[in-house]
Order: sequence, then C-alpha cells, then structure tokens
Amino acid sequence: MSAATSEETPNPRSSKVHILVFPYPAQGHMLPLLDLTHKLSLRGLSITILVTPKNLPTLAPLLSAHPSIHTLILPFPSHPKLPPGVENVRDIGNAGNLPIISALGMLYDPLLRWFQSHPSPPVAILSDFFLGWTLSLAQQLRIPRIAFFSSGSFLTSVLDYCWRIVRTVPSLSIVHFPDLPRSPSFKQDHLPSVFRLYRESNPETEFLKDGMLANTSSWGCIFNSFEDLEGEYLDHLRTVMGHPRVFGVGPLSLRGINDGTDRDNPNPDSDTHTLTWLDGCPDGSVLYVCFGSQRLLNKRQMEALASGLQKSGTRFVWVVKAGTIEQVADGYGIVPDGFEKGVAGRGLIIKGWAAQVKILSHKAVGGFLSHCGWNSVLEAIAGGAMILGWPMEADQHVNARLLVEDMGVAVRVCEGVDSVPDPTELGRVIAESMSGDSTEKERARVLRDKAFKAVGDGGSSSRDFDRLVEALNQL
Ligand SMILES: O=c1ccn([C@@H]2O[C@H](COP(=O)(O)OP(=O)(O)O[C@H]3O[C@H](CO)[C@@H](O)[C@H](O)[C@H]3O)[C@@H](O)[C@H]2O)c(=O)[nH]1
Repeated sequence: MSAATSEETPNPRSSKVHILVFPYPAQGHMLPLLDLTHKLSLRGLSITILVTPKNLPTLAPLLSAHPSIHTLILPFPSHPKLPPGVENVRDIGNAGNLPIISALGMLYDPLLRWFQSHPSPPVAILSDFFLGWTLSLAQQLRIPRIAFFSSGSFLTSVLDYCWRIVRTVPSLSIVHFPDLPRSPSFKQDHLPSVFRLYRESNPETEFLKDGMLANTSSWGCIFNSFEDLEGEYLDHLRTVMGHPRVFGVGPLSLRGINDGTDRDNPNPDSDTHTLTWLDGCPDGSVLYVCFGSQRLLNKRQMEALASGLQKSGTRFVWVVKAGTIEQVADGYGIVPDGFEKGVAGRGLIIKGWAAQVKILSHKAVGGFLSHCGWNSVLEAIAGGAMILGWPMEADQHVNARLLVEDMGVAVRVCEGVDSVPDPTELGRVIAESMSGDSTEKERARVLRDKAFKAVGDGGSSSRDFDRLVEALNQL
C-alpha cells in the first residue's frame, strides 16, 4: 500500500506544531471536522489531513482556503463486505459503518510507516470517534491522540457507560443511567445504533468496542457542542476522564469552512433558486424538511409525509435524497405523483443535496422537520429554528431526548426508522407548530442567541477552543 502526500513535508525547521487530522468518511462526521480543521489552520497549526482517494473532493473548500494544509492520501483497504469503489458511508448507507470501520483499521501499518519515515512527523493525532484504534497507534508513537466527536457529549456519556457494561445491556428492555446527570433511561432500541451492533466474540464488533472505549482514554475529546446546550455532560466527561481536556467548541458551522453552498454540491443552481424563493416568504413561515445526508424514506413514509405537508397548509422546503436504482425501484425516495404540482408556490422540493446551513439560517425558516442527526441539531440551533423531531436511529433518540425533554426546544412528531406517521396528525402538528408563537419557538430563539454568544469573544466555545490551541501548541 503506497501513500501519496500533497507536498513532501511541512518545513522541518518551522516551529509550528504539526498535527494529523483523520476524518471518518461519512458526511455527518467529515463536515464538522473540516470546519474545526479550518479553525485550527487559522490559528497557525501545521496540518496534514488523511483521506482515501474518493474522499478527496470533499476537502476542496478547505484546501482552497488553506493551501498550506497537506494531504496524506492512502488507498482504501479492501474488505469482503464492501463493493469495490466504496469509500464513504454515503455510497452504501448506514449498514456500511461496521465494515468501513474495520477496513480503515487496516491503515494502522501504512500510517505507522508514514510517521516513521517522515522528517517532521505530526506530534498529535486528531481523529474521529469512529477511529478509536488510532489511540494504540498514537501510544506506539508516544504522541497524544485527541478524539473528535461529531455527536454530542450526552450521547458520548450514554455510549461510554453502555460499553462499560456491555454484557448486561442486551438483557435489559429499559436501560437506566443512574450516574449521568438527570439519571436518564432509554428503551433498548433507542440506544445508539453503533452500540446495538455489538455481538460478543465477533472480531469486528470487539474491534469497534475497543475503539469506542479508547475514546475516553485518549488525551482529549473535542465536541461540536457548547456549554449552554450540554454543559453538564461535558462536565460529566471531565469527571469520567479525570482531567479537563474535554472541549466544547461548537456550533462549528458558525464561521465554518462549509457554509452550505461550497459543500461538494453538484447542483449549486438549485441552492440559488431555493434561497431566492425563501427571500419572498414571510419571516419564520417555512418548514425545512431533511433527514441528513444518508436517510431515504420508504414509499409509505414518503406518501404519509407528502400528505402531512399537504394537509398542514404550511410553506415548506423538502429535501429528498437520490436513491440507488434498486432503492428507487422499491419506491424509496419517490415523491408521490402530482404532489409537486399540488403544492406549487407553497412548497419546494430539492432533489439531492441542499445548502442546509444557509437554508436554516435564512430568516424565512421557522421550523425544521429533522431526524435529529447531531449536525442538523446544531445547525438548527444556530439558525434559531424549532425542531420537529423524527428520530430514527444512531444517536438520534438520545439527541431527541436532550432537545424535547431536557431543553424544551423541540417537539417529537414520530419515531423509528420504519415508522409511518399518521398524515392527519402530522399535518395538525406542523400547522400548529408553525403558526403563532410557542414556548419551544421562544426557547429555540434564546438558545440561538446563546450559541452565538458561545462562539463570540469570551464565549464558552471560544474559551475552550483557545484552551485546545494552547494545549496543542505546548506539545
Ligand atoms: O442535503 C443536505 C443534507 C445534509 N447536509 C449536511 O450534512 C450533514 C448531515 O449531518 P447530520 O444531520 O448529523 O445527519 P447524518 O448525515 O444522518 O449523520 C450521521 O452522523 C451524525 C454525526 O455523528 C449523527 O448525529 C447522525 O445521527 C448520523 O445519521 C449536516 O451538516 C447537513 O447540513 C447538507 O448540507 N445538505
């Protein structure tokens, strides 16, 4: 396996601290880490970023803004469960996570050799929390490893506890977390999907478990989160880890490199059209509907959602992901016939990729029907949009609990990956949530102000980011 580097090396005589950034290849994981990399580069760190060849285009905005960032391109290791050419979860769906995690683990030796032959190698590894094995590599190299979490610190607290009692959890229908702030409990099937993959003695899930446990044993943890949203869980993790190197630096989309239009979007004209359409809508009147970068709704869900939107009488922008030929043949992601015509002028359908960050920060958008993926949550908060939650899988049930029960900034409209909402009830809740004022809407506005304060001068995220940069500069 041979490596390609963009330039041979950062100047060995340079006094800048050199770090390796290693993102996990899924849009929801990569985009916030690229935003963080942008911010670290602005603070003068020397950065090498590791990707496999097919993920290189996602780096385009970052590399054009920071020509000094180096790339390390390693071939994607083959895996029997991954079709050739698959290098990103986007290409295969969530079922691809486990084999992709395992396959990337095979980069241990090539990466070790790269470090050993580098004249001025990185002094730390900053890697996604799905790449926990990089802690062992960092230990072998005697350098710190920092875990980057594209999910929240509440999720991490839940997940860390689950992994520690991994043998007990599967037998419980309700799992209690007595040591966590607010002592939450979750139904077994609402636990994070990555944990529910675990099967004792299966080498791939044992590898996953070890990697996950390695996260909180790492030198530090960075969260796309902020004190006013998750302060108690950030503190909890500081206690679990036994040191203060837990940094809440979000929302990273605020002043991030990926402002929505630059994100690897094959269809920028559709962004312009959407934003112009929004310009003509009254403030707070539009519901934005999108279920992240991967999730496709099945035929019955598409019909129920279309009918709910129709009945709600509300203005909306609905992003529908493109499916594979097989998925489309099964009715996944198909907008019912005649729907677009029936809602012309009131509703817009975007097929493929939308400028989500820009849309959510547009003043016409007042609500967001979302699966509660963590990036969507943070982007909605930054836009001051109230969330109508439909958590499905992964960390989304945990996130929904934080938003609905703890923070009171969202309502739940449906739950479950295969659930089909009742269209009449959905239409009613959308209409009710989008018209007039509600406590949730008011709280969402207050939380947006707190998010801006967090990343502003002297705010909690700025302070944590300064602490992080200072600590890195001392390595
Ligand atoms: O048309 C689109 C669709 C998505 N996005 C962006 O893509 C990201 C999507 O991330 P997220 O909302 O977190 O959803 P997923 O893509 O589903 O992310 C996965 O990864 C997240 C981070 O770990 C988890 O929180 C989710 O549950 C998991 O499904 C966000 O930044 C969006 O702004 C766009 O810009 N345009």
